[in-house]
Amino acid sequence: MKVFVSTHPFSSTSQTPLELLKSNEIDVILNSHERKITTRELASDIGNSDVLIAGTERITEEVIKNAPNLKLISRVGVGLDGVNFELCNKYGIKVTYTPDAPTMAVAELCVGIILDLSRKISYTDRNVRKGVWDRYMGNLLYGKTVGIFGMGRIGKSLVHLLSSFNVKFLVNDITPDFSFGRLYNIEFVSKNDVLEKSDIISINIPLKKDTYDFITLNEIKKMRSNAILINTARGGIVNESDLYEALKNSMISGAGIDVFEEEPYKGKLTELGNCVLTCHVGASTINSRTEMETQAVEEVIRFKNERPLKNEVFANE
Ligand SMILES: NC(=O)c1ccc[n+]([C@@H]2O[C@H](COP(=O)([O-])OP(=O)(O)OC[C@H]3O[C@@H](n4cnc5c(N)ncnc54)[C@H](O)[C@@H]3O)[C@@H](O)[C@H]2O)c1
Ligand SMILES: O=C(O)[C@H](O)COP(=O)(O)O
Repeated sequence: MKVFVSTHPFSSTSQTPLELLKSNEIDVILNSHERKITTRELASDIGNSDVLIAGTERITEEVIKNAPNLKLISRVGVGLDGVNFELCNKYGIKVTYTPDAPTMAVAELCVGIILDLSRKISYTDRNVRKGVWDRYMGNLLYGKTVGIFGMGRIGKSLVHLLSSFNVKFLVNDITPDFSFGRLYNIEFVSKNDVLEKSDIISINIPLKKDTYDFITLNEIKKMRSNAILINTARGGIVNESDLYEALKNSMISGAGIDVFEEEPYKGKLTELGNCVLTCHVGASTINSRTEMETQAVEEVIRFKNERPLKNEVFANE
Protein backbone atom coordinates (compact mmCIF):
# COMPACT_ATOMS: atom_id res chain seq x y z
CA MET A 1 0.00 0.00 0.00
CA LYS A 2 1.21 3.48 -0.92
CA VAL A 3 0.44 6.44 1.33
CA PHE A 4 0.97 10.08 0.46
CA VAL A 5 1.32 12.32 3.52
CA SER A 6 0.39 15.85 2.51
CA THR A 7 -0.09 17.30 6.00
CA HIS A 8 2.85 19.34 7.26
CA PRO A 9 4.58 19.01 9.68
CA PHE A 10 4.36 15.24 10.10
CA SER A 11 6.10 13.17 12.79
CA SER A 12 7.87 16.31 14.03
CA THR A 13 6.56 15.93 17.58
CA SER A 14 7.13 12.17 17.71
CA GLN A 15 8.47 9.57 15.30
CA THR A 16 5.65 7.19 16.26
CA PRO A 17 3.23 7.94 13.39
CA LEU A 18 5.90 7.49 10.72
CA GLU A 19 7.32 4.38 12.40
CA LEU A 20 3.83 2.90 12.67
CA LEU A 21 3.32 3.30 8.92
CA LYS A 22 6.71 1.81 8.05
CA SER A 23 6.41 -1.10 10.48
CA ASN A 24 3.14 -2.02 8.79
CA GLU A 25 4.91 -2.35 5.44
CA ILE A 26 3.33 0.76 4.02
CA ASP A 27 5.26 2.83 1.44
CA VAL A 28 5.29 6.41 2.63
CA ILE A 29 5.80 9.48 0.49
CA LEU A 30 6.09 12.69 2.49
CA ASN A 31 5.16 16.22 1.42
CA SER A 32 8.51 17.36 0.02
CA HIS A 33 7.73 21.08 0.15
CA GLU A 34 8.39 21.42 3.90
CA ARG A 35 5.38 23.73 4.27
CA LYS A 36 1.62 23.58 3.68
CA ILE A 37 1.21 22.04 0.25
CA THR A 38 -0.86 23.89 -2.36
CA THR A 39 -3.74 22.13 -4.07
CA ARG A 40 -1.86 22.32 -7.38
CA GLU A 41 1.22 20.65 -5.81
CA LEU A 42 -0.97 18.02 -4.18
CA ALA A 43 -2.58 17.22 -7.53
CA SER A 44 0.81 16.76 -9.14
CA ASP A 45 2.48 14.85 -6.25
CA ILE A 46 -0.26 12.41 -5.20
CA GLY A 47 0.35 10.02 -8.13
CA ASN A 48 -0.86 6.46 -7.70
CA SER A 49 -1.17 6.59 -3.88
CA ASP A 50 -3.88 4.45 -2.32
CA VAL A 51 -4.27 6.66 0.74
CA LEU A 52 -3.89 10.36 1.49
CA ILE A 53 -3.01 11.49 5.02
CA ALA A 54 -4.19 15.06 4.73
CA GLY A 55 -4.00 18.38 6.52
CA THR A 56 -6.31 21.29 5.76
CA GLU A 57 -5.32 21.65 2.09
CA ARG A 58 -8.25 21.62 -0.33
CA ILE A 59 -8.76 18.23 -1.94
CA THR A 60 -10.42 19.27 -5.17
CA GLU A 61 -11.60 17.51 -8.31
CA GLU A 62 -8.15 18.13 -9.83
CA VAL A 63 -6.52 16.22 -6.95
CA ILE A 64 -8.99 13.34 -7.05
CA LYS A 65 -8.80 12.98 -10.84
CA ASN A 66 -4.99 12.81 -10.59
CA ALA A 67 -5.19 10.04 -7.99
CA PRO A 68 -6.77 7.07 -9.78
CA ASN A 69 -5.91 4.61 -6.97
CA LEU A 70 -7.11 6.78 -4.06
CA LYS A 71 -9.38 4.83 -1.71
CA LEU A 72 -9.03 6.62 1.64
CA ILE A 73 -8.49 10.16 2.89
CA SER A 74 -7.36 10.18 6.52
CA ARG A 75 -7.58 13.75 7.89
CA VAL A 76 -5.09 14.70 10.58
CA GLY A 77 -7.57 16.88 12.45
CA VAL A 78 -11.26 17.62 12.59
CA GLY A 79 -12.14 20.29 9.99
CA LEU A 80 -13.54 18.69 6.83
CA ASP A 81 -14.15 21.83 4.80
CA GLY A 82 -11.25 20.96 2.47
CA VAL A 83 -12.80 17.62 1.46
CA ASN A 84 -15.17 17.38 -1.50
CA PHE A 85 -17.60 14.73 -0.24
CA GLU A 86 -19.64 14.66 -3.42
CA LEU A 87 -16.59 13.55 -5.40
CA CYS A 88 -15.44 11.15 -2.68
CA ASN A 89 -18.85 9.46 -2.83
CA LYS A 90 -18.73 9.38 -6.61
CA TYR A 91 -15.29 7.73 -6.69
CA GLY A 92 -15.87 5.48 -3.67
CA ILE A 93 -13.21 7.20 -1.53
CA LYS A 94 -13.67 6.77 2.21
CA VAL A 95 -13.00 9.68 4.57
CA THR A 96 -11.92 9.50 8.19
CA TYR A 97 -10.69 12.06 10.74
CA THR A 98 -9.50 12.58 14.33
CA PRO A 99 -12.31 14.60 15.93
CA ASP A 100 -11.29 14.55 19.62
CA ALA A 101 -7.52 14.90 19.33
CA PRO A 102 -7.29 18.69 18.67
CA THR A 103 -10.07 19.76 21.07
CA MET A 104 -8.20 20.78 24.22
CA ALA A 105 -5.35 22.48 22.33
CA VAL A 106 -7.78 24.75 20.48
CA ALA A 107 -9.80 25.52 23.62
CA GLU A 108 -6.60 26.46 25.49
CA LEU A 109 -5.49 28.70 22.62
CA CYS A 110 -8.88 30.46 22.78
CA VAL A 111 -8.34 31.14 26.49
CA GLY A 112 -4.82 32.39 25.76
CA ILE A 113 -6.06 34.80 23.09
CA ILE A 114 -8.92 36.04 25.30
CA LEU A 115 -6.49 36.84 28.13
CA ASP A 116 -3.99 38.36 25.69
CA LEU A 117 -6.62 40.71 24.23
CA SER A 118 -8.15 41.55 27.61
CA ARG A 119 -4.77 42.62 28.99
CA LYS A 120 -3.16 43.58 25.65
CA ILE A 121 -0.21 41.30 26.36
CA SER A 122 1.10 41.02 22.77
CA TYR A 123 0.45 44.72 22.15
CA THR A 124 2.30 45.75 25.30
CA ASP A 125 5.15 43.39 24.47
CA ARG A 126 5.51 45.05 21.05
CA ASN A 127 5.50 48.48 22.76
CA VAL A 128 8.19 47.58 25.30
CA ARG A 129 10.42 46.30 22.49
CA LYS A 130 9.97 49.68 20.77
CA GLY A 131 10.87 51.54 23.99
CA VAL A 132 7.26 52.60 24.68
CA TRP A 133 6.34 52.30 28.40
CA ASP A 134 2.54 52.63 28.19
CA ARG A 135 0.98 51.18 31.37
CA TYR A 136 -2.27 50.44 29.60
CA MET A 137 -5.35 49.57 31.71
CA GLY A 138 -6.76 46.23 30.63
CA ASN A 139 -10.03 44.51 31.39
CA LEU A 140 -10.84 41.73 33.82
CA LEU A 141 -12.22 38.58 32.30
CA TYR A 142 -13.85 37.92 35.67
CA GLY A 143 -17.58 38.67 35.55
CA LYS A 144 -17.76 39.25 31.78
CA THR A 145 -20.27 37.78 29.30
CA VAL A 146 -18.76 35.25 26.90
CA GLY A 147 -20.69 34.44 23.73
CA ILE A 148 -19.89 31.23 21.88
CA PHE A 149 -20.96 30.30 18.38
CA GLY A 150 -20.83 26.50 18.20
CA MET A 151 -20.78 24.54 21.44
CA GLY A 152 -19.44 21.24 20.12
CA ARG A 153 -16.23 19.60 21.33
CA ILE A 154 -14.11 22.79 21.35
CA GLY A 155 -16.90 25.12 22.50
CA LYS A 156 -17.68 22.83 25.45
CA SER A 157 -14.02 22.58 26.46
CA LEU A 158 -13.81 26.36 26.29
CA VAL A 159 -16.83 26.65 28.60
CA HIS A 160 -15.22 24.23 31.02
CA LEU A 161 -11.90 26.14 31.04
CA LEU A 162 -13.52 29.58 31.39
CA SER A 163 -15.98 28.59 34.11
CA SER A 164 -13.47 29.41 36.86
CA PHE A 165 -13.46 33.07 35.74
CA ASN A 166 -17.05 33.53 36.91
CA VAL A 167 -18.22 34.51 33.42
CA LYS A 168 -21.76 34.36 32.07
CA PHE A 169 -22.19 32.17 28.96
CA LEU A 170 -24.44 32.95 25.99
CA VAL A 171 -24.38 30.21 23.36
CA ASN A 172 -25.74 29.96 19.85
CA ASP A 173 -25.75 26.48 18.32
CA ILE A 174 -27.96 24.87 15.69
CA THR A 175 -28.08 21.65 17.77
CA PRO A 176 -27.94 22.89 21.38
CA ASP A 177 -26.88 20.37 24.03
CA PHE A 178 -29.26 21.43 26.80
CA SER A 179 -28.01 18.92 29.38
CA PHE A 180 -24.43 20.26 29.06
CA GLY A 181 -25.94 23.76 29.16
CA ARG A 182 -27.61 23.08 32.52
CA LEU A 183 -24.28 21.98 34.04
CA TYR A 184 -22.71 25.39 33.34
CA ASN A 185 -25.75 27.65 33.60
CA ILE A 186 -25.59 28.39 29.88
CA GLU A 187 -28.21 30.52 28.20
CA PHE A 188 -28.96 29.41 24.61
CA VAL A 189 -29.77 32.49 22.57
CA SER A 190 -30.12 33.79 19.00
CA LYS A 191 -27.19 34.87 16.85
CA ASN A 192 -28.20 38.50 17.38
CA ASP A 193 -28.27 38.11 21.17
CA VAL A 194 -24.76 36.67 21.18
CA LEU A 195 -23.58 39.60 19.05
CA GLU A 196 -25.36 42.30 21.04
CA LYS A 197 -24.89 41.06 24.61
CA SER A 198 -21.37 39.59 24.74
CA ASP A 199 -18.08 41.18 25.81
CA ILE A 200 -16.12 38.31 24.30
CA ILE A 201 -17.22 36.23 21.30
CA SER A 202 -15.56 32.98 20.29
CA ILE A 203 -16.35 31.26 17.00
CA ASN A 204 -16.19 27.47 17.13
CA ILE A 205 -18.38 26.36 14.22
CA PRO A 206 -17.28 24.47 11.09
CA LEU A 207 -16.85 26.21 7.73
CA LYS A 208 -19.68 25.19 5.42
CA LYS A 209 -21.60 26.88 2.61
CA ASP A 210 -23.97 28.46 5.17
CA THR A 211 -21.24 29.60 7.59
CA TYR A 212 -19.08 31.35 4.98
CA ASP A 213 -19.20 35.10 5.85
CA PHE A 214 -21.00 34.22 9.11
CA ILE A 215 -19.52 37.46 10.52
CA THR A 216 -19.47 40.51 8.22
CA LEU A 217 -19.67 44.23 8.93
CA ASN A 218 -23.40 43.76 9.38
CA GLU A 219 -22.82 41.45 12.37
CA ILE A 220 -19.88 43.45 13.74
CA LYS A 221 -22.10 46.57 13.85
CA LYS A 222 -24.32 44.74 16.35
CA MET A 223 -21.41 44.01 18.71
CA ARG A 224 -20.50 46.12 21.73
CA SER A 225 -17.72 48.66 21.21
CA ASN A 226 -15.73 47.02 24.05
CA ALA A 227 -16.15 43.54 22.56
CA ILE A 228 -13.44 41.19 21.35
CA LEU A 229 -13.90 38.58 18.62
CA ILE A 230 -11.93 35.33 18.43
CA ASN A 231 -11.88 33.03 15.42
CA THR A 232 -9.96 29.80 15.83
CA ALA A 233 -12.40 27.85 13.60
CA ARG A 234 -11.80 28.53 9.91
CA GLY A 235 -10.92 31.38 7.61
CA GLY A 236 -13.91 32.52 5.57
CA ILE A 237 -16.25 32.42 8.57
CA VAL A 238 -15.24 36.00 9.45
CA ASN A 239 -15.00 38.37 6.49
CA GLU A 240 -11.40 39.59 6.73
CA SER A 241 -11.77 42.93 4.95
CA ASP A 242 -14.87 43.79 7.02
CA LEU A 243 -12.98 42.89 10.19
CA TYR A 244 -10.11 45.12 9.09
CA GLU A 245 -12.49 48.08 8.59
CA ALA A 246 -14.13 47.44 11.95
CA LEU A 247 -10.84 47.23 13.87
CA LYS A 248 -9.32 50.21 12.06
CA ASN A 249 -12.33 52.33 13.03
CA SER A 250 -12.41 50.92 16.62
CA MET A 251 -15.93 49.58 16.14
CA ILE A 252 -14.91 46.74 18.46
CA SER A 253 -12.02 46.57 20.90
CA GLY A 254 -9.99 43.75 19.37
CA ALA A 255 -9.82 40.45 17.56
CA GLY A 256 -7.82 37.25 17.79
CA ILE A 257 -7.53 35.30 14.57
CA ASP A 258 -5.81 31.91 14.12
CA VAL A 259 -7.29 30.95 10.76
CA PHE A 260 -7.44 32.77 7.43
CA GLU A 261 -9.05 32.38 4.05
CA GLU A 262 -5.63 32.13 2.38
CA GLU A 263 -2.82 30.67 4.46
CA PRO A 264 -0.07 31.78 4.98
CA TYR A 265 -1.84 35.09 5.68
CA LYS A 266 -0.14 38.24 4.48
CA GLY A 267 -3.12 40.63 4.53
CA LYS A 268 -3.90 43.99 6.05
CA LEU A 269 -4.81 42.82 9.56
CA THR A 270 -1.04 42.65 10.15
CA GLU A 271 -1.01 46.48 10.07
CA LEU A 272 -3.25 46.79 13.14
CA GLY A 273 -2.30 46.84 16.81
CA ASN A 274 -5.70 45.79 18.15
CA CYS A 275 -5.59 42.23 16.90
CA VAL A 276 -3.63 39.13 17.81
CA LEU A 277 -2.75 36.95 14.83
CA THR A 278 -1.50 33.37 15.03
CA CYS A 279 -0.65 31.06 12.14
CA HIS A 280 -3.25 28.26 12.37
CA VAL A 281 -1.65 26.83 15.50
CA GLY A 282 -4.89 25.94 17.30
CA ALA A 283 -4.05 22.24 17.39
CA SER A 284 -0.29 22.70 17.50
CA THR A 285 0.71 21.29 20.85
CA ILE A 286 3.07 18.33 21.10
CA ASN A 287 0.45 16.08 22.72
CA SER A 288 -2.41 16.97 20.40
CA ARG A 289 -0.39 16.80 17.22
CA THR A 290 1.10 13.41 18.16
CA GLU A 291 -2.37 12.13 18.98
CA MET A 292 -3.89 13.50 15.76
CA GLU A 293 -1.20 11.95 13.55
CA THR A 294 -1.19 8.65 15.43
CA GLN A 295 -4.97 8.32 15.19
CA ALA A 296 -4.91 9.19 11.48
CA VAL A 297 -2.24 6.53 10.89
CA GLU A 298 -4.12 3.94 12.97
CA GLU A 299 -7.11 4.44 10.68
CA VAL A 300 -4.88 3.75 7.66
CA ILE A 301 -3.64 0.54 9.27
CA ARG A 302 -7.23 -0.54 10.05
CA PHE A 303 -8.09 0.14 6.41
CA LYS A 304 -5.09 -1.89 5.18
CA ASN A 305 -6.11 -4.78 7.41
CA GLU A 306 -9.73 -4.53 6.23
CA ARG A 307 -10.96 -3.72 9.73
CA PRO A 308 -13.75 -1.19 10.39
CA LEU A 309 -12.63 2.43 10.63
CA LYS A 310 -13.20 4.20 13.96
CA ASN A 311 -14.09 7.65 12.71
CA GLU A 312 -15.37 7.24 9.17
CA VAL A 313 -17.37 10.26 7.98
CA PHE A 314 -20.18 9.49 5.59
CA ALA A 315 -21.14 13.00 4.50
CA ASN A 316 -20.08 16.56 5.21
CA GLU A 317 -22.82 17.05 7.82
N1 LIG B 1 -7.42 26.45 14.61
C1 LIG B 1 -7.23 25.16 14.50
O1 LIG B 1 -6.12 24.68 14.36
C2 LIG B 1 -8.40 24.22 14.56
C3 LIG B 1 -8.21 22.96 15.12
C4 LIG B 1 -9.29 22.11 15.23
C5 LIG B 1 -10.54 22.51 14.76
N2 LIG B 1 -10.68 23.73 14.19
C6 LIG B 1 -12.01 24.14 13.68
O2 LIG B 1 -12.93 24.13 14.75
C7 LIG B 1 -14.18 23.65 14.27
C8 LIG B 1 -15.01 23.11 15.42
O3 LIG B 1 -14.43 21.93 15.92
P1 LIG B 1 -15.23 21.00 16.94
O4 LIG B 1 -14.43 19.78 17.14
O5 LIG B 1 -15.67 21.77 18.14
O6 LIG B 1 -16.52 20.66 16.05
P2 LIG B 1 -17.91 20.12 16.54
O7 LIG B 1 -18.56 19.54 15.36
O8 LIG B 1 -17.76 19.28 17.76
O9 LIG B 1 -18.70 21.46 16.99
C9 LIG B 1 -19.21 22.38 16.09
C10 LIG B 1 -20.50 22.93 16.69
O10 LIG B 1 -20.94 24.01 15.85
C11 LIG B 1 -22.37 23.91 15.73
N3 LIG B 1 -22.76 24.62 14.52
C12 LIG B 1 -22.60 24.23 13.23
N4 LIG B 1 -23.06 25.18 12.39
C13 LIG B 1 -23.53 26.18 13.17
C14 LIG B 1 -24.14 27.44 12.88
N5 LIG B 1 -24.38 27.84 11.63
N6 LIG B 1 -24.49 28.22 13.92
C15 LIG B 1 -24.28 27.81 15.20
N7 LIG B 1 -23.71 26.63 15.52
C16 LIG B 1 -23.34 25.84 14.53
C17 LIG B 1 -22.65 22.41 15.71
O11 LIG B 1 -23.98 22.13 16.04
C18 LIG B 1 -21.64 21.91 16.74
O12 LIG B 1 -22.18 21.85 18.04
C19 LIG B 1 -13.77 22.61 13.20
O13 LIG B 1 -14.79 22.43 12.24
C20 LIG B 1 -12.52 23.19 12.61
O14 LIG B 1 -12.82 23.94 11.44
C21 LIG B 1 -9.65 24.59 14.09
O1 LIG C 1 -9.08 20.91 11.45
C1 LIG C 1 -8.19 20.78 12.29
O2 LIG C 1 -8.14 19.84 13.09
C2 LIG C 1 -7.12 21.80 12.41
O3 LIG C 1 -7.41 22.94 11.70
C3 LIG C 1 -5.79 21.20 12.18
O4 LIG C 1 -5.22 21.69 11.06
P1 LIG C 1 -3.79 21.18 10.58
O5 LIG C 1 -3.99 19.77 10.19
O6 LIG C 1 -3.44 22.07 9.44
O7 LIG C 1 -2.93 21.36 11.77
